[in-house]
Amino acid sequence: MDTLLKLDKVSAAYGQSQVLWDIDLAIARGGATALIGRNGVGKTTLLNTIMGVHRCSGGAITFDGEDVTRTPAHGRSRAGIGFVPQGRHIFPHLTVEENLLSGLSALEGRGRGLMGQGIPDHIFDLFPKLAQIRARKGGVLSGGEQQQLAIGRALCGQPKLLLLDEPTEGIQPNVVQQIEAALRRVRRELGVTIVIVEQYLDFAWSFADDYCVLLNGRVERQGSTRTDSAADVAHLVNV
Ligand SMILES: Nc1ncnc2c1ncn2[C@@H]1O[C@H](COP(=O)(O)OP(=O)(O)OP(=O)(O)O)[C@@H](O)[C@H]1O
Repeated sequence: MDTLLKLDKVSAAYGQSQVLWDIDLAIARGGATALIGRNGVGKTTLLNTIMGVHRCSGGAITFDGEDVTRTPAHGRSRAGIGFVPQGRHIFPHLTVEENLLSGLSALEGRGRGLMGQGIPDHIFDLFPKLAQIRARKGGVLSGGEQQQLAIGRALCGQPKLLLLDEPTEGIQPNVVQQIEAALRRVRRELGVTIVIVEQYLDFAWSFADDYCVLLNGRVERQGSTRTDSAADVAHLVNV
């Protein structure tokens, strides 16, 4: 397997309270992996730890052949990890276009002139709505529009790996379908590897190749969605 991201015995804590134990995970280049599990099992903490916004208290993280365990978040972003955090973290007072431009900062130091090229055309091709509302302030957008903007902003940094924390949360079903279709294109056309925290098992199973179930801060089960049945893990997620 051509491994893009590897976690070896990663642990994480909030102060004295440990929430992740010995997480081993290998993500194949070009693949899509769903992180699933009930509320509070550590999914968001794991994504934050991979991104470097939360420091791991033990273990090692290797990305694209480099040890990034001690690399701060902005360094990981420049190395090619894109992040769509829970709650989206859109800049409310900046326009859609300015929010997208802020995503170009991940390109700093990654090749002359990359940042100067502005917002890549494929962002508006993937999310045509963003082109229509490009002058609107981030704070007045609907949840679905904000989610598309957060994904578009992360893609402006031309990531090799995209981390998405519950992109379907609180979004109406027709917009969920649009986001799912766009993410399929991101994989197929841009070759971006995806790790997605997803509460809907159906979505996780139809979208991802692999799954990893967390339970109480540990990997309870992992495997392929192509060979294992969603019914076998349903008791480990919220119903
Ligand atoms: N900033 C924090 N300080 C202290 N404890 C925290 C903090 N953030 C999360 N926790 C705790 O860490 C554990 C894991 O939380 P986390 O948000 O990673 O889980 P999750 O699986 O993403 O949950 P959800 O599905 O509800 O988002 C929980 O017990 C939570 O209460």
